[in-house]
Amino acid sequence: MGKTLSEKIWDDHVVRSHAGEPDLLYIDLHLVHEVTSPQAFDGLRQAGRPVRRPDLTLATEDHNTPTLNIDQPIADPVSRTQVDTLRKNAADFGVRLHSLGDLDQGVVHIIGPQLGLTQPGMTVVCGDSHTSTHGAFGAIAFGIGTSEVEHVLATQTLPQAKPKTMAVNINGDLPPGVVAKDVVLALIAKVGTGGGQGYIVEYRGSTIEKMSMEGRMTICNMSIEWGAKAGLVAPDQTTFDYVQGRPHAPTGADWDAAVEYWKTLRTDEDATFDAEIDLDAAQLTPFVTWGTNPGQGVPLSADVPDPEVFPDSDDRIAATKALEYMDLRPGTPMREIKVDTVFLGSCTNGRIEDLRAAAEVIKGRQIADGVRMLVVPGSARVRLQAEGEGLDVIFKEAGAEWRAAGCSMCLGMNPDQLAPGERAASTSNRNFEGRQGKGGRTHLVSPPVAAATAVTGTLAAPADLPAAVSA
Ligand SMILES: CC(C)[C@H](C(=O)O)[C@@H](O)C(=O)O
Ligand code: SF4
Repeated sequence: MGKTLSEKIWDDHVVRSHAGEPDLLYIDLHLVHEVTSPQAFDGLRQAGRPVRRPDLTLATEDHNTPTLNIDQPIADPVSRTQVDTLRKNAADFGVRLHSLGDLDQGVVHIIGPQLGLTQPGMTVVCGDSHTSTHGAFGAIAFGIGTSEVEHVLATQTLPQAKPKTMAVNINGDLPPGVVAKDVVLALIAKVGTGGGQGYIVEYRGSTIEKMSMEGRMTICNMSIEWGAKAGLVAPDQTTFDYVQGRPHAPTGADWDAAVEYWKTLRTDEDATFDAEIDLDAAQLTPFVTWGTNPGQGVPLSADVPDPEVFPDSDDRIAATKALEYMDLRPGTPMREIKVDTVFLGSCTNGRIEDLRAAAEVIKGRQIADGVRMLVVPGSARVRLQAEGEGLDVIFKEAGAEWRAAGCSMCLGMNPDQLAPGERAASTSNRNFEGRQGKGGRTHLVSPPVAAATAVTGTLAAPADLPAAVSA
C-alpha cells in the first residue's frame, strides 16, 4: 500500500524503531528562542555536553524583544535576563544567533523559511507550538517542550510516537476578499480546537495548490490551534520557486538533485489517511472570532452567537464564559463591535504578502479616531522589503505605527500589550484570556479585515469601506 506524505518523511528520519517504543527521529533543523531554551542549555552545561550539531541549530530573539528603541537596553528586567541568557548560551555553545538589530532577526517561524533553512522533506523542531508553520514546505515540523529541546541539542534526535494521519481537503476558488486566514479560522470553527488531536494533517486540494507559500504558512501555523501535532502541504513548483535562491537553499547540481527528491514527496494515490475532512473554499467569507479560543469564530456578516445555540453543554458553558470576558452580548452584529487597537503582525500574518494586503486596503485612507494600529513586520528583512516597496509610508500616512520585528502584541511578553478592557482586532493566532495583555480582548482576523477595521473602528472587511481618496 502507498504512503502518505508525512509517512514518507517520517520513515526517512527514523534512526531507531522498536516495538512498543516511540521511534527515534533524526532532526534536520532545530530552531531556538529565548523563552524555552534556558533550562535546556543549563541541562547540557550540568552534564558537560556540547551541542551535537550547532550547524543545524539556529537561534533568534523574538518574544521578549521590544519593537521600539531597539538600540537601547531592554528595560524590563525579566525580558532582559531572558535575552541575555540566550546570548550567553549561544556564545558558550557555538550556536548561531540573530540578535535584535541584526538583519536576519525576526520571529523564529518567519526567519527559518526566509533564510532557506526550512526545506521540503525535513524534520523541523523548536520549543514553540507554532513550529507547525514550517510544514507549509512539506516538512514535518512541530513544537517541543524544554526537556525535548535539551534532548535535541544533545543528540540531534528525538523520541516520538508516530501520529495518525489526516487529510484536510480544501477545494474551490476563494471568493474575493477571502484569504488563507479566513480558511483556517473557518476550519477551526468547524472542527473545534481539539479536532486535530493526535494527527499530522496534510492540507491538500485545489485551494491549497493555488495558494502562495505565505498563505500555506498561515494555515499550517494554526494547525496547533485545532490540536494537530503538525500540518503540512506537499511541495510543488510554488514551494521550489520560494526556496530557490535563498541563502541556505542548495545550488547548482545540488539544487537539481534536491528538487528531484522533493518531487517524490507526495501522498501516493493508493495511500489512505486515518481521517479526512472536506472544506468548500467557494462558500467561505471573511471570518472573525468572538470568543476566547480560536474555534469560537463566525463569518464577519454574522452576529455574536447565543450560547444556547450550542448543542454541547461544554460549548455552552465555554461560550457563556467567553462572552462575559469579551464583554459581548448575543445577537450583536460582529460588524458593530468597536476596537481600540489593531495588530498586524506575528508568525501567522507578519510576512510581506500580509503587509501588502493590508497596505492595499489602507492606502489613501485614514485610521479611525481613537484607534491605534501597530504594524509589526515578522522579521527585520520583511521590514526592509516593505520599506523598499513604500508600505511603511502608506501605513504611517494613514496613522499607523511602523515597528521593528518581533512577536510584539501577539503575546504579552514584551512592552506591546493591551491595557485591561481594551479590545483588539489581531492577525495573530491566539485569543485566549489575557493573551495580548491582562484583561485584553482579542478578535482574530485576516490582514485585509485588520486594515479595514482600523479604518472604520469596528470589525469590517475591505468591501465595507467607501472608496479611498486617491492621492
Ligand atoms: C512562548 C512560546 C513557548 C509560545 C508557544 O509555544 O507557542 C508562544 O510562541 C506562543 O505563541 O504562545
Ligand atoms: S508571533 Fe506569536 S505565535 Fe508566533 S512565535 Fe511569536 S508569540 Fe508565538
